[in-house]
Amino acid sequence: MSTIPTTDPRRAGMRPCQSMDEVRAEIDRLDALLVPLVVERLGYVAQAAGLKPTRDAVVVPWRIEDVVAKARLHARHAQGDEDTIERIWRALVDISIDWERAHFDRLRLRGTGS
Ligand SMILES: C=C(O[C@@H]1C=C(C(=O)O)C=C[C@H]1O)C(=O)O
Repeated sequence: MSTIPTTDPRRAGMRPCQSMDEVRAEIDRLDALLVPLVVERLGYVAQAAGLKPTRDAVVVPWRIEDVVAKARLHARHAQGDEDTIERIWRALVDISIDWERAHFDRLRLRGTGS
């Protein structure tokens, strides 16, 4: 079996590290880039809550599969592990659905939704 793709330090853009301090500095650097993107994604999910007609409409199974399939494709292009990316994205979508439901309920309680 060849090297697991996402741990291969020869992969383009990845720095081979000699210490845990270096590894953690790289992880911190990436988290600083990732968190604002996740915050932005959650902002669009919150907008979805205002556009859906019913609470049942928050969960859209075909769209979940579409999002996961696209995440797998991005992982393939980045030479990453598709199964691991799928697990992360399913967790992200699950949490996003909870977030959207909370926004849906808040909007309707305030009486500003439809
Ligand atoms: C944002 C949506 O609402 C939900 C959240 C999704 C997501 O986080 O990508 C996908 C499907 C929906 O169940 C949507 O319907 O597109």
